[in-house]
Amino acid sequence: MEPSIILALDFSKRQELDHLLSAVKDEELFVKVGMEAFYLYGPKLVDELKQRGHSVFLDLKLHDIPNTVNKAMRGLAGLGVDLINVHASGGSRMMAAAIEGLEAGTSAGEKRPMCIGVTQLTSTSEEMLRKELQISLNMKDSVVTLANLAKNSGLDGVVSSALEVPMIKDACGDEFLTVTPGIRLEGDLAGDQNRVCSPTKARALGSDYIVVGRSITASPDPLAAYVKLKTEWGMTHEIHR
Ligand SMILES: O=c1ccn([C@@H]2O[C@H](COP(=O)(O)O)[C@@H](O)[C@H]2O)c(=O)[nH]1
Repeated sequence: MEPSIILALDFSKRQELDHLLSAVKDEELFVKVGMEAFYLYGPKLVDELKQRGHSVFLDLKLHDIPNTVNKAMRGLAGLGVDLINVHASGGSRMMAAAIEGLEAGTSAGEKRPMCIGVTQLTSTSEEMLRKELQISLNMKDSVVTLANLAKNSGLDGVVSSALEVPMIKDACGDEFLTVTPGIRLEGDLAGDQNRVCSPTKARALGSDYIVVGRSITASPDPLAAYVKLKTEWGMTHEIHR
């Protein structure tokens, strides 16, 4: 599998989303639809993106009781997305139920969406983990514990900061997907992100996919920012599953 960039379409105005897509219209894209756009534009937006030929990561981070997650995944599998996720902290039964739901909702002959687990959000710092969340493990150990749980529950990979990728790969193997947000070009503001990494470093650390939002979406020239990211990430060609 070739490493790739996932472009986060975090917009609440449809016009702004369309403007970005037209700026990068000649690129073969892997896009991410998160809560902000999905709660407003729903399955129709996903369908449009698939019709345009883009690969789609539906980033809804499901976290509920196993039965609810199972039923939700049955429905979401029908949208034909390539990648979807849950919070790994929902536990092994919830994650196994997510996979069962995806398998049940995928039509015969189709590939089920890959499913990954969010370990610790990239906006979480060591201090928040310890003081607010009262987790006694340090960040790396907590991330690796959740990655192991995700793997043993049948998930295809995890979301983490790129900084934790080497430890995840050591524990879970090279084939276990690592999808890493919190990516910033030099000079970009970290904003609400805590565990940030440059595209070049993320590549060196072994990330499979970097997720990039504001470094591109907030740029006055989104195409130039996308191309710069591609170059820094060392992308040889885009993949389409
Ligand atoms: O731990 C996580 C999980 C998901 N995200 C999502 O990635 C993008 C990042 O956006 P930026 O603008 O590049 O910061 C955003 O959609 C998040 O919901 C994350 O950042 N961290």
